[in-house]
Amino acid sequence: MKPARAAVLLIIALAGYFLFEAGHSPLDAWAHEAGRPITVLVTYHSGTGHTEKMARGVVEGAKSLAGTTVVVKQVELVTAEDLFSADALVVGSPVYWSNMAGPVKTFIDNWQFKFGVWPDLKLKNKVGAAFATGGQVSSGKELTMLGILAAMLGNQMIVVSGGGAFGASATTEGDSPGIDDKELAAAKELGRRVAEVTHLVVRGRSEP
Ligand SMILES: Cc1cc2nc3c(=O)[nH]c(=O)nc-3n(C[C@H](O)[C@H](O)[C@H](O)COP(=O)(O)O)c2cc1C
Repeated sequence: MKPARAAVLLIIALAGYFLFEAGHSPLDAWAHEAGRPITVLVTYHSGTGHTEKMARGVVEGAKSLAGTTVVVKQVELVTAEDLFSADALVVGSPVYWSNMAGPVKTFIDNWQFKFGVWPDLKLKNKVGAAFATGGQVSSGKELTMLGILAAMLGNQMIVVSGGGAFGASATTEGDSPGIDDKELAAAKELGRRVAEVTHLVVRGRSEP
C-alpha cells in the first residue's frame, strides 16, 4: 500500500474512534470492550398500558449501555429460551390489591411449573430487578416490587435496585397524568443500572 493511502486510512480510523468515544461514557467503552454482549429480559403484565410504558423506559435505559441486547415480552409469552438465555431479568407489575398482579405471580410460579428451575437453581446468579405502577400513593407499589424481588432472592439471583430504593415505580391515577417524565426517568435509570451490574457480573465470571 502506498504511504499516502495508508496515512488517509489511518486518519479515517482515528477520526472514527474519537467520534465513537465522544458519544459514549467511559462505562460504555468498557462494556463494549468487555467481551460478550449481555441479554436483559424485560417482562411485565399491563391491563391498561401504564406498566407497559414503564417497561419501555426500562428497555431504553438498558439499551443505553453498549453491548446490551434487550428482549421485551408480556409475562404470558416468555419461553424457557427467553428465561434461561437472559443474563438479567426485570419484572414489572401493576398493583392489584396491594400486591403483584395475578399474571405476574403465575409467571413466577411457572419458573417451577413450566421451566423447572428447582432443584438445580437455574436462575442462580442472574441479575434481577422489579418495577411497579399503582393507582394511589402508598397503596402497595413497594410491596409489589419486594414480592417480585423476594422470589428472585429465593432463587439466589443477584437482586439490584435503581430508579428508587426497591426499583422504579409510578403512581397513575387521581391527579396523575399516568406515567410522568420523572417516573419514566426512574424506569430508564433502573434499566441502565441493571445493564451496568450485569456487565460487571458477566465480565467477572468470564475472567480467569
Ligand atoms: C383489580 C385491581 C386492583 C387494584 N388495586 C390497587 C391497589 O391496591 N393499590 C393501588 O395503588 N392501585 C391499585 N389498582 C390500580 C392499578 O394498580 C393501576 O391503575 C396501575 O397503574 C395499572 O397498571 P396497568 O395500566 O399497567 O394495568 C388496582 C387495579 C385493579 C384493576
